[in-house]
Amino acid sequence: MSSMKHVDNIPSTPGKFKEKSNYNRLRLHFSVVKLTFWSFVFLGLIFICFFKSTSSSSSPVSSDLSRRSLRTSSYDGPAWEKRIKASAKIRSTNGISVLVTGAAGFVGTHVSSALKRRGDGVVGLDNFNDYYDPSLKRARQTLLESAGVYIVEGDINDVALLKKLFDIVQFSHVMHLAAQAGVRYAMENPSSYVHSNIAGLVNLLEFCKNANPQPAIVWASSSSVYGLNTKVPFSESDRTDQPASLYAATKKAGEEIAHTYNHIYGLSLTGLRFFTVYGPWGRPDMAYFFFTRDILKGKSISIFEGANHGTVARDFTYIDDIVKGCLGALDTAEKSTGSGGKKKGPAQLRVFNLGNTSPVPVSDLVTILERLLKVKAKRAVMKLPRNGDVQFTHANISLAQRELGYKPTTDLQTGLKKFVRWYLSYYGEGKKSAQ
Ligand SMILES: O=C(O)[C@H]1O[C@H](OP(=O)(O)OP(=O)(O)OC[C@H]2O[C@@H](n3ccc(=O)[nH]c3=O)[C@H](O)[C@@H]2O)[C@H](O)[C@@H](O)[C@H]1O
Repeated sequence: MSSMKHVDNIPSTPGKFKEKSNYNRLRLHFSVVKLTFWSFVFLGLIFICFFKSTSSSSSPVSSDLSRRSLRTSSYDGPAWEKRIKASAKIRSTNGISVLVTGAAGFVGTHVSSALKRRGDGVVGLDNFNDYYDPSLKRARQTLLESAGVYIVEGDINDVALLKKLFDIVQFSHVMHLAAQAGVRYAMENPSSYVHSNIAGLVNLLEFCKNANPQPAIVWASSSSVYGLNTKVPFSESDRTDQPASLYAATKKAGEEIAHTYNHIYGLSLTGLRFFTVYGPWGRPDMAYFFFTRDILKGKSISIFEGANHGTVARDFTYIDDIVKGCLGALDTAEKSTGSGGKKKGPAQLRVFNLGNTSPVPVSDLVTILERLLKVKAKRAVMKLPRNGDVQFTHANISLAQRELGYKPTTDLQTGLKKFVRWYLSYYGEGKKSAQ
């Protein structure tokens, strides 16, 4: 439009023809300009459309590629493989080669270092999620690294990563401790329990069943599977079909899933029902841990009680005893019987209680902490909330004693003393504060 206006407003020059032919030439000239201009606009539009369509049609590929390259850049390379191989090196006769999932977790760290100490090959796997302060997991990682255990950063749901790890090392055993823990948090974030405790477990077992040779698997179940069971002490043969929390339900589901993979594929599977494990390098989401933090801060703590002032008690089990149980389970695990996804004969399937056999009321736990910390707790007694907690746990460990040589030796007083000593040295004055 503006160019038209410009043409019409050209001042006339002397001589009509001349004027006319000049005018025509000018019109022609400006038509060419106009045509060229619009052609450029048109071509430009075509070019933009073409560019956009090619880039958008290639976007899934390119993003997939970038995702893959991200993955391979962190999972790959000779240096990475070298670290894994060094960590997996067996240094004792009859040593085993173990993939420990959840290695930066509380039990995972202790089990990994115990295995390494006795000369087994150990490779850790952990996704370092932020369910609780990841800096504690990083500190455990540093501890393990100094002991010669390398932790691969990744998720048990990542098949490609599992494949790479098994390509590099022929693991004879998997100690599967990666899980979403915590009874009460299940009401806040239910899907995290499904992701780790169900999907993650199935993914790992799917992978192990196809491995050749198949590893033997020992994994963490929980005392919480006893749920509303009232028969005490809890024995492995007691009913476990009344879970009181989603956490418990996913652990119970894990036990059934283990049965299936043992039955169909010949995987050797041992589930360990841990009873409220505590100790140095523990989990900050557990009561003994945050009670310690809050007592030291002068904050009040909630102590749960049952109906009619009923005692709430736990069969608190010290970490070193649990570690011995885990090693006993690994050492007595028979080989899986299948290979490449096919069962060749019946395989071992076991479940054991790993507890302490002496339940302690939560209020007594607090009294012990007060003595050790030399600080009086601000106690607020309240009714056990309806959030998945059970009132009482008590393990019968005779089966584990017989089959695994499991014999807990640490009472709560002794174990908490060790925990408090660690807590004060880790979080003590001038250092980081527990979150
Ligand atoms: O054996 C297991 O399989 C589980 O053990 C652990 O669960 P729990 O036995 O519930 O431990 P934990 O939370 O430390 O509460 C301890 C006691 O303090 C009471 N409790 C708790 C919180 C509070 O504010 N007040 C209180 O009295 C509470 O009622 C309870 O009586 C693991 O977290 C879990 O992941 C799983 O491994």
